[in-house]
Amino acid sequence: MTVPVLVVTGYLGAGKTTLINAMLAQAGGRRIAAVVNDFGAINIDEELIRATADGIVGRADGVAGRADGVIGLANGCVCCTLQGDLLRTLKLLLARDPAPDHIVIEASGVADPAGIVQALADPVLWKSARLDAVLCVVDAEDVTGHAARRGDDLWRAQLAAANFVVLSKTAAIDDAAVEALSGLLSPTGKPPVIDMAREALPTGLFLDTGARPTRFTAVAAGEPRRSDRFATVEWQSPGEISLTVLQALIADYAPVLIRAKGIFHFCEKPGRRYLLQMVGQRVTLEPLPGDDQPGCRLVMIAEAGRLDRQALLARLGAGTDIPGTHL
Ligand SMILES: Nc1nc2c(ncn2[C@@H]2O[C@H](COP(=O)(O)OP(=O)(O)OP(=O)(O)O)[C@@H](O)[C@H]2O)c(=O)[nH]1
Repeated sequence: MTVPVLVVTGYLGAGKTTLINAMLAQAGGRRIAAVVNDFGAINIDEELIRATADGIVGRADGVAGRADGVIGLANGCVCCTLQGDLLRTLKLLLARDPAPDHIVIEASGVADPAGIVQALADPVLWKSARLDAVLCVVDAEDVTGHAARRGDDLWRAQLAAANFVVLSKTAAIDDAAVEALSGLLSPTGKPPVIDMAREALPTGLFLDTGARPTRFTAVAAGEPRRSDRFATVEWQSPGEISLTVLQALIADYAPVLIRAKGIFHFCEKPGRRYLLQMVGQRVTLEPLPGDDQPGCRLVMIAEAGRLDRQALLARLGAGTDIPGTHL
């Protein structure tokens, strides 16, 4: 049996995890395994997807062997440094009994999917797990608000690899602007552009798209662009952090942060954990249901050289009841 593989790509914070969670919620009896690659050592996306996937989880580091579900690949990018890990992870998944019906790979927001497509073109793997399609999530707010994004090499590489484009964050954008954006992203209508806010999510379609790239096309995907353009600061603590300290820190660093996400317990709000999401200037902080592991984890991403790492870590440390660690 050959298991179809869907690769979900898209820029930092575009909505990849949100889309995969929506797909898992509509799985309708299909066994979907998700492989989640986060740029940093702390894999927040893995945890967010795991919360939807009925708590089934395995890890890429060999702790697997539990039920298939979500496998996190942290601290690197499956398009380049973690290619070997990706292949090992897929083999682990395929060895499970029963094997998954579908595999979805979430690329990190800094990944050029060409590297993943190339890794999947491995001749042995291709017989048991075949690339079915690359889906690119495009943040409509980001692209309409920042014309420069369209000239961004990484963004263009992600779009160029796509068999499907899914627009996220279109609810606040009028129909004419969405139509114009669709024309811009796909002037010929191929790949099709799907507006997540206005159209029902065609989970079935994404999972067996019929796009069927051949192994030859996959090999021809070319070398991925390697980028040292982004810098990440990651921090975690077993304790709680002051909400006031975190809010002030996020406000101060907002002009340079491209993406931040974290899971927190606050001194001011005991007994609940919260999810921080920041994409560009949009920040949300919401209670996060599910497993209540103690502690805090935060990942911040900016253009290289724009984060004062030591100052950031010192401020985070000063705001916690138990000293944190950074990675
Ligand atoms: N309003 C709105 N918010 C969205 C939509 N899709 C995603 N978001 C929000 O955008 C933020 C980032 O979404 P994620 O799904 O984590 O994005 P991602 O592409 O997985 O992010 P990275 O893996 O960090 O690159 C979260 O706060 C989401 O709730 C959408 O269609 N509409």
